[in-house]
Parts: sequence; C-alpha cells; structure tokens
Amino acid sequence: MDAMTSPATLPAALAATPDRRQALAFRHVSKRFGRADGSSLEVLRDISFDVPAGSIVSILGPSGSGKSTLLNMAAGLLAPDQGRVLVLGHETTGDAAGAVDWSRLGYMFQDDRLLPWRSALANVGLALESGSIGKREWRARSQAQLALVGLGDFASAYPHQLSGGMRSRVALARSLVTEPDILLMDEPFSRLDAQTRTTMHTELLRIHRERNMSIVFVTHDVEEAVILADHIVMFSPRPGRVHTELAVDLPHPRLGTPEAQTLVAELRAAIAGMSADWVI
Ligand SMILES: Nc1ncnc2c1ncn2[C@@H]1O[C@H](COP(=O)(O)OP(=O)(O)OP(=O)(O)O)[C@@H](O)[C@H]1O
Repeated sequence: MDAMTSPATLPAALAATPDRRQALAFRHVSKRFGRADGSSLEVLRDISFDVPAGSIVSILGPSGSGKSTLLNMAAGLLAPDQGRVLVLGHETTGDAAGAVDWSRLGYMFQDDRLLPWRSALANVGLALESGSIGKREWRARSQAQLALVGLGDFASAYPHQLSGGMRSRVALARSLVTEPDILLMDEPFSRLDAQTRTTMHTELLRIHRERNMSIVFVTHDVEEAVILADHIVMFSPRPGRVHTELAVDLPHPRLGTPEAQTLVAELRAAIAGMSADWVI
C-alpha cells in the first residue's frame, strides 16, 4: 500500500466509513434489568458476535438467557448497559445513533400480532403506512408480499378466517413489505405444529435466497437452528454469554439428513454438558 492510501493518511470521514459487510455487530454487550426490590437481574454478559451481510444467524439459547433482549437491542428498542451494537456499521447509541436507518430492519415476533379487524392485505400494508406512498403503490406492494408468501388469493381474508400457518405467512409478509436488509425473527414459528413449521422453514429459506437479506433467528429449538442457520451462536443459561459459535456448512434441505442429525446430537450433548438448567 502506498503512502497516499495508508489508513494513517485517509481523511477522517473515509476512515470512519461503516463496515457494511456486517449487517449487525455486537461488541461486549451487557445488560441488567432493575427489579422491584431494588436489586438487578443480570441478563446478558459480554456478548460479542457478528451477523455477516446476507447470512442467517441463529441465536440458540434456553429460556431467560436474554435472546429477545439482544434482538430488542438490535432493533433499537433497548440500549446496552455496556458495549456497542452496530446496525450496518452504525452504532445504535451515542452521538452516531442518528445515522442508523431503522427502516432497513424488519421484526417478526413469536405471536403474529395481526389486527383482527384488518384484512390480510391491510395487515401486511400496515408497515408502509408511516411512509408517504400513495394508495396504488401501497396496494401493489402489499399484494406482492402476500404473493411472495403464497397467499396472493387471500388478500381480503380476515385473520380469524386463516389457519395458524397462513397467519404466520401474513406476519412474515408484513415484516418483509418494507424490503428490509435485516430481518429479526424472535421464535416466529414456535406456536405452529411441526408440519407447518417445516413448511415455513422451506418458505423462509426460499425467500432468503430471493431477497438475500440478513436474518437473525432466535430459537431454543436445536433442530430449527441447524435446519436454517449459516452460523449458530449458542448462549449459556442466564446471564446469557456466548457459549459456542459455529458455522453450519451443510447444503439445503437439511431436515432428516445424517449430517444435520449428527450436528443436532452434538449440540444437544453440548447443552447437556453445559447445564441441567436448559429450560425450553
Ligand atoms: N423490560 C424488562 N424488565 C425486567 N426484566 C426483563 C425485561 N425484559 C426481560 N426481562 C427479563 O430478562 C430475562 C431475559 O428475558 P428474554 O426475554 O430476553 O429471554 P429469552 O432468552 O428471550 O427467553 P425466552 O426464550 O423465554 O423468550 C428474563 O428473566 C426476563 O424476565
């Protein structure tokens, strides 16, 4: 590298260019919650890992290990007590927080949170209503998302007219309608029956291939993490710490393949060795 381009001589603005190869980065993140009796509950301790752009990262951990808390930090709903959270290279707290473009994140929750008085189309379009798009574009984009999740013919159906799997698809379409670069998913399929969940896994992987967004998928289900993820970050019981981080370099589909079953068994053995307190 010649002297003109060495990092020491780069203009400050260039040197500070955010690292967009990382959709998300967690750096030494810790979090406590205050309790009514004045004490505090340590939920996360010194969490560091990256979510590379375009990857599916699964956070796997027992109940109470702070998985949702970490996701809420990535969404800007909570601030860390210590450490830093970066979204597309921008810190979510401090002076630089204004640079984060929150519209580039989507969030899918454990419960579908559909509004019962709105049709499937109107539920999907909800996320677009804070913007300034016209009615025609609103309808076209919402309809396109419903078609993407296989519900193009159910635009006028109301939530009570849909099965659990269909409701889950509507919720997925709603979280995708803003075309986010990063999709945060908090145990989104945990309430579905096994067969429907398998279908949703296939759909999610297809959409991920088409959209190439980054996904953070929180689960306490080892098999679900293995089926979906490129990387698994396994948390210890509370306070959540990164116990194991591994790459899952297996072709899709993985369900029922010997390689996936071996990895599931290895992770279950690691969990058994970690603690008897892994509660799901
Ligand atoms: N706002 C809050 N105030 C106080 N305590 C909280 C708050 N949010 C979460 N907690 C507590 O922090 C701990 C971690 O919660 P969190 O929901 O992040 O865990 P989790 O790993 O996602 O669990 P689960 O798999 O059961 O959803 C829990 O004991 C929870 O009760």
